[in-house]
Amino acid sequence: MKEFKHFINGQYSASIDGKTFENRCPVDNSLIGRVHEAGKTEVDAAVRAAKAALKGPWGQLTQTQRTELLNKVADRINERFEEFLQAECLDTGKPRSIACHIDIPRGAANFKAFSETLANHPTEAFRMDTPDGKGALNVGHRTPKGVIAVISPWNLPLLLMTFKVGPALACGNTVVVKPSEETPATATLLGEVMNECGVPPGVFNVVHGFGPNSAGEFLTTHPLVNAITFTGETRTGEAIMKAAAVGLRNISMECGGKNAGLVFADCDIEKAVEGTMRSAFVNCGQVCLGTERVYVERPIYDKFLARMKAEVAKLKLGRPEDPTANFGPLVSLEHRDKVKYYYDLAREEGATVEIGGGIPDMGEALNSGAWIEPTIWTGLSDDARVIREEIFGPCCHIRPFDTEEEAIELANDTEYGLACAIWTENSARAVRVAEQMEVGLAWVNSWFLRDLRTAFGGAKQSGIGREGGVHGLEFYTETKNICIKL
Ligand SMILES: NC(=O)c1ccc[n+]([C@@H]2O[C@H](COP(=O)([O-])OP(=O)(O)OC[C@H]3O[C@@H](n4cnc5c(N)ncnc54)[C@H](O)[C@@H]3O)[C@@H](O)[C@H]2O)c1
Ligand SMILES: O=C/C=C/C=C(\O)C(=O)O
Repeated sequence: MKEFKHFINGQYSASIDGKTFENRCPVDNSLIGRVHEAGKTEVDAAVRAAKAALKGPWGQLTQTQRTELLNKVADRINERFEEFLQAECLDTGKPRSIACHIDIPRGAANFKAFSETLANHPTEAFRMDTPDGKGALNVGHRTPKGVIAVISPWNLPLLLMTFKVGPALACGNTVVVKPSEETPATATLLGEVMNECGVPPGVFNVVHGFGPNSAGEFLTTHPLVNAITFTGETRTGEAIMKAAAVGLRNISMECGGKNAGLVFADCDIEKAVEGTMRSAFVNCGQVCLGTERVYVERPIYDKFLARMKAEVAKLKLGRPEDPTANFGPLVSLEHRDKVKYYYDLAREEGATVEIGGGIPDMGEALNSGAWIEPTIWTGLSDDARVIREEIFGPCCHIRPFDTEEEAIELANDTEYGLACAIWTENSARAVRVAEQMEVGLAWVNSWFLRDLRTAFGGAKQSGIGREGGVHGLEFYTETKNICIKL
């Protein structure tokens, strides 16, 4: 049985009180291993190691040397691709075919992209006049922020964690990562890679545990943490913001969504069906950017719904290693309870269940796993809880609309504002609609198409701040203005 330890100051260590919790595979609920739960002592040791490392060899590296090290980390992830892939699939149950295209390659790429951005992005310089006529020169100078706490979720564990660790380290910070309690494996494995590549001890640390009264809370309330970057539920984000208020620490938050798809009658319907299928069902619907509300212009509504149902019927549920499977279980039985609650609620709220709506019979070997059917509803009212609350499962509601204005109003009628997908062949309409969407990310005729140089984040209750490209630099560095009198 595996044992997942903390990674502190370049070494794997157990919790001193011996406290552990179970890690189970959602495919069949089998026990993968035991995870050490960090108390205040372990979290304190990790944060102090990170603090000390800022002043050690890491702090002396030039930006070019840091970039070389991080490139090595990316290469080493790719060399150990199969191990990362297996670890991710065991923890999450997701199909290998998905993890090997999305999770692991992006886990590696996140260590390359941001060093390049940093190297190529200028800081500002302003020449100013002074009364003596000689002037002064103002030069922006970036320094690392210090110790960054990284709190990450379970849906794309390596991808989302490294999307923060990559830029944080590129900017010269040190990190303490608290991965989700559901998915400890790839963060733990990354410690080995850091050591193999010669990243100095204390630069990358991992502590395991839960949120409240556990590693997450101990880390975010630790006074030596200089900034906190978080991806997860909006309500958790609120708790972390309160923790960050003490000592006025900076935060970056990527939170929940209730994203809309807008399908116009002038779209390429096959593209729209393919994209909406992916956006609602890939990763068993556990993608923050995923579409849970689909609005379709009335002339193509019946056809679109029929095509979606036909495609859902073709989804193949199966084990991660089954090459024909494109649909895995949810991450845990606990999360399945939550999604199933919404499936039942949808019926109570008057939905027509077009397809799915229950727990599939997967056979004796898999029935104890966290399986759920991909589901499409119609007929819910706009104020139904199923329409307003984030479910984070493989489901969507499809509703007709008549005018562009109505579609925009319906799509924006939510407290969230992460992403949307607009399907139309009319580029003027695409831009017009995208500009009116209250979101951080608007895709046109695509979904989850990512250029790491671009801003990533949410509007409204979907987040605070932007990461990605130069936007990450704002969060991960302090810009000092050096004013030189000439
Ligand atoms: N906007 C984005 O980029 C994005 C990306 C992926 C997931 N998400 C969101 O994440 C959610 C699913 O992930 P989840 O269930 O792991 O989220 P979650 O908020 O339950 O947990 C996220 C992390 O926060 C930790 N945590 C929980 N309570 C804490 C506390 N009080 N203090 C410190 N840490 C705490 C957890 O242990 C975990 O590591 C969904 O809402 C989804 O939309 C958002
Ligand atoms: O589940 C959410 C997916 C987020 C994706 C990213 O953060 C990314 O692509 O950088």
